[in-house]
Amino acid sequence: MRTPIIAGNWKMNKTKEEAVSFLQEVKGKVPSGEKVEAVVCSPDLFLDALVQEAEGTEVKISAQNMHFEEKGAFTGETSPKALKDLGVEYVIIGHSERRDMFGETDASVNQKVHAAIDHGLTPIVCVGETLEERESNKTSDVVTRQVKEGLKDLTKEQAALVVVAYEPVWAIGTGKTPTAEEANETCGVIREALATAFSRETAEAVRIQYGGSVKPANIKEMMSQSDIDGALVGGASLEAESFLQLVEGGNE
Ligand SMILES: O=C[C@H](O)COP(=O)(O)O
Repeated sequence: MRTPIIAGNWKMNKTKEEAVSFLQEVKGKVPSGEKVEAVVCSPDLFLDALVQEAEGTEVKISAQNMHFEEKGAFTGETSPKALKDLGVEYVIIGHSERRDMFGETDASVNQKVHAAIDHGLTPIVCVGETLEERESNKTSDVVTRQVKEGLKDLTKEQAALVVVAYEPVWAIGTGKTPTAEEANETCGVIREALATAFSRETAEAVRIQYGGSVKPANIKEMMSQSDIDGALVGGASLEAESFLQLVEGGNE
């Protein structure tokens, strides 16, 4: 049984005051128990305040990126050790915006995934095809390669801890989505890639999220699919009310 995971990725939005007041608004309203995990992925600047605000509640806090080294001369970067020390539990790795604009590759994703696991952080590893790749029928090849390379050299037990987010690049922030069946089919391809690279047992343990224009209006349909275990949500996670509706949708 995989616990659904709804994660709101704020990207480069909000001030500290807005971030804290969001958490104050949602924290008492997120359902307790094991039915769904609710995660807020914040800019680094607010992580400390959010971890403190979330203490003792059902809300978990995630970073949006990190460096793979524990420390050193990497100006402007954040280390996995510092994230763990703050009480952060999750970290997004290899979001398509980072692959596209900040030069992330499958190799750097792999280094970061190892570093996250080694420091006790749960990586949310993003994969997904561009429109061009989709139109030339390369979706399965692309996500299979990204999973295989991104999770390379993990043990089966380590791989089982990873969350994979399938985000078709063309669906991010565009209002366009694949049908729930199409999204599920690609999540199934990702699960097969995990089974081939690790084991069937590992593949069945890994939670796979769908991301890309998820909203309260389409979350339930996505969540009803057999291989979709949650959502990574950008725009629709910015307002507390909408985030709560998404969590509720993941809880049914
Ligand atoms: O990380 C989240 C995704 O990039 C999806 O963003 P979106 O929900 O605004 O399309």
